[in-house]
Amino acid sequence: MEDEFGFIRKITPKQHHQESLQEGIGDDAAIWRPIKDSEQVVCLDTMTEGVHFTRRTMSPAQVGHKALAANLSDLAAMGAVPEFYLVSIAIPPSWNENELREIYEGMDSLALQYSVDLIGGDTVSTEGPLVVSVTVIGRVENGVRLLRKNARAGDVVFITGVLGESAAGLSLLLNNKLSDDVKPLLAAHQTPMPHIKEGRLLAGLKQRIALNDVSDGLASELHEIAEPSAVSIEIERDKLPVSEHLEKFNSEQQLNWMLYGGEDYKLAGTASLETFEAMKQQFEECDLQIFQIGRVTEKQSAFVYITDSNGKRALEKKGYNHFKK
Ligand SMILES: Nc1ncnc2c1ncn2[C@@H]1O[C@H](COP(=O)(O)OP(=O)(O)OP(=O)(O)O)[C@@H](O)[C@H]1O
Ligand SMILES: Cc1ncc(C[n+]2csc(CCOP(=O)(O)O)c2C)c(N)n1
Ligand SMILES: [Mg+2]
Ligand SMILES: [Mg+2]
Ligand SMILES: [Mg+2]
Repeated sequence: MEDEFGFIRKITPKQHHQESLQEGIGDDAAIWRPIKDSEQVVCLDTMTEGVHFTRRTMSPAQVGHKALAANLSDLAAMGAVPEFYLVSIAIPPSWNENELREIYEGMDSLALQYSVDLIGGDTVSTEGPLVVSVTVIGRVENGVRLLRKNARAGDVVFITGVLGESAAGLSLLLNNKLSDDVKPLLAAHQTPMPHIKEGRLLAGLKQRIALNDVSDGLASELHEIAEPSAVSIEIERDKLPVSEHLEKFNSEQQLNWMLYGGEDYKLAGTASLETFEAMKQQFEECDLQIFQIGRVTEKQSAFVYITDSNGKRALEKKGYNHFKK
């Protein structure tokens, strides 16, 4: 690595896509003009080598892709249109400049698909593992609030895609079980696609919808809706759609990955039956997936239950937790 200034020059985009951008990379901070009748939405998520990826589980380009995708997924969960991103990178000596460029290429090619512009960041050295933090900024129409606290008794519980593929992919990578037929599972783990289009459809309905993206696992995300909404949620085992790529694994393994695996970056939420019917129709028209998996039950302390042929049991708020392993 020559020096950080040369590196920043190399990763500076040659053009931008957002007309609202006034000043991007190159000064002390970026400037943009918020678009009329919309509100700004912002969030930040970090990926750390050894925790979120290793050199064995992900290539540098995949690390870049996933760091941005995880953030775009949070914007999707707010129904927002992504506009800008900023990247903080702490670089250990073990990573060379080519690999770092590849991380940015991974982000760049995903960003291009959504016309999202890189407008700033920070570059530092570290003696610890590689750490990439991405901040994304987007906008949503005034008043649209797809909040976790929006669930009400009687609502339908839905998800916008199959779950568990990423955790299965990770398990195969860690156990070196790599064959052509598992490629979709590896891709689900290494290059997940954020459900931006799904989030925009949900925002466009202008209805009360509780929404969350699945980063830590379905069980954990449903608790994150049940708690602030002060409701309980009941899902049905048989209604959880099983990915065709998971069919060869046994039912218990599938369920474990679907409920607790995480990093799926699909959306999970609740809405009234009427809103759900409208949703279903629009998703169908756009060739997008949506599945009803349960109901929000009586107002009571925040529990999440699953029912199957053996009856009903409470699901723990288990899933990926950085401080409980
Ligand atoms: N270190 C922190 N300082 C300030 N706010 C934080 C910090 N960590 C998380 N938050 C805030 O807490 C809330 C929940 O964050 P959390 O990271 O659990 O959600 P998430 O990003 O959707 O999940 P995940 O990180 O698993 O993808 C968000 O409002 C987030 O901005
Ligand atoms: C090498 C390796 N080991 C384990 C995992 C699993 N993992 C790490 S973080 C996380 C939750 C999402 O993170 P966050 O909550 O920070 O958004 C999960 C499921 C992985 N991806 N790579
Ligand atoms: Mg987070
Ligand atoms: Mg989230
Ligand atoms: Mg998390």
